[in-house]
Formats: sequence, C-alpha cells, structure tokens
Amino acid sequence: MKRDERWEGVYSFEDSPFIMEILTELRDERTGPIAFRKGLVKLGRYMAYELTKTMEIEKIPIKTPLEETEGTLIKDRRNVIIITVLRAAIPLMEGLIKVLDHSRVGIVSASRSKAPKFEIEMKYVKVPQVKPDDTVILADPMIATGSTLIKVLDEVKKYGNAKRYVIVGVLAAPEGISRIKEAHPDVEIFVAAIDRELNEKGYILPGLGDAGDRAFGAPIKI
Ligand SMILES: O=P(O)(O)OC[C@H]1O[C@H](OP(=O)(O)OP(=O)(O)O)[C@H](O)[C@@H]1O
Ligand SMILES: O=c1cc[nH]c(=O)[nH]1
Ligand SMILES: [Mg+2]
Repeated sequence: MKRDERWEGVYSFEDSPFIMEILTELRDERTGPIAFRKGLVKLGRYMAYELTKTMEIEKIPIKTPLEETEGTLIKDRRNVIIITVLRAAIPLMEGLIKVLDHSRVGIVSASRSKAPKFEIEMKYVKVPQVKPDDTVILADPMIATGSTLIKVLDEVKKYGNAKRYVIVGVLAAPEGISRIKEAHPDVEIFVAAIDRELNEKGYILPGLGDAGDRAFGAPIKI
C-alpha cells in the first residue's frame, strides 16, 4: 500500500506485485466475463485484507489449552458497512465480504449518462443505519469523473455519521479523485492503481474499459 503524495488519504497498491498481476488480467481485452468477475472478487479479498492493517485493533486475553496468552481482535472489522454500487461492484463486494465477514451491506444503483453531461441516476437506495463506530466502505471499481461516488456519498451521509468513509476501487483517474476530495475531504480512497487520464467519453486511460459490461455483458436498449 502506497500513499499518493498528490492528495491526503489516497492510497494505491502499485507496490504489490500480486495485486498488479490481477489488475493486468482485468485490463487485458482478451479476459472474458468469468475471469473478469473472478479477478474482481480476488481484488476485493486482498484489498480488504490490506485495509485491515489500517483498522483499530485490541489486545485481548485468551487461554490456549496450555496457558493464558494475549490475542488480537480487529475492533473495526466488527463495524463495517459495505455500500455496493450497482452494477460493477457486485463481484468486488463478494471479495470484500470474505475478509470483512461481519459487514452489513447497503445497495445503491447508479448509472452515469453519456458525455458531456455525465448525469447520475440513482433509483434504488437501501442503506442500513450508520453508527459512530462504523467504517463505511463504498465499493465501486471505477472512479472516472467521480460524479457517481460524490452522489453516493451525499446520499449515504444522510444515514448517520461514520467513524470512517473509505472508497475501495480498482482504477481511478486523477480528476475523479480531486473532485471527490473537494466535495468530501474526509473520505479515504484505496485503489489498485491511479491511471493517467480520462478520454472525451469519460473512460479511464489506459483503464480496463466498461467494468459493468465486461463483468456482466453489455445491456441493450429496448
Ligand atoms: O466516476 P464516474 O464518472 O461517475 O464513473 C464511474 C461509474 O461508472 C461505472 O458505472 P456505470 O454508470 O457504467 O454503471 P454500470 O456499473 O451499471 O455499468 C462505474 O462502475 C462507476 O460507478
Ligand atoms: O473507464 C471507465 C469509466 C467509467 N466506468 C467504467 O466502467 N469504466
Ligand atoms: Mg458501465
């Protein structure tokens, strides 16, 4: 995990060869939906494991069959809410919850309209009560313009004040991170990698394409 000097509280995993290998498979245009979904699940699992290193722990007394000793409890792992941003975050959440298995889960839908408006339509919002001890993880693989996550954060913050708001994603564009940090300076961002830029259609470059379509197939309009 490596802090990015350009912002406060923004981290990438570019120093982790294993996470980079999974990302390489996701980027590769030859990777089909089965391997793509599996890759997102794996990333979710390893990124959640890395995230536990930033959580508050407690030393607890325990008894082995032979003697008393000290054990470790990750306190914050008991108080996690994972907000899953449909569609592309579904496999990422599946991985996150393998490590953060006590998590409550919120589901929100968010669909971004085409360039240049990039309007976000949020139709479905089911979020549990947020309590002061909670770490709210916003799972969304792609941070492009940042509009989706700004809107999701605006909404989720109506459900109570959390101890931490943490975005877990796969790729981010610098402009998206800057916009999110401007609107929500308290949010921490953990992504596998920070890419170069957005193209005119709002896609991350070099990126991995449309994460939702690659995981689930392109929808058709009827
Ligand atoms: O940072 P932004 O510019 O807002 O873009 C990022 C959003 O775009 C994608 O969702 P999309 O709207 O394609 O929906 P999908 O997951 O259903 O494909 C992605 O999963 C993010 O939610
Ligand atoms: O590159 C991008 C940008 C937004 N959404 C995606 O799925 N990919
Ligand atoms: Mg999409």
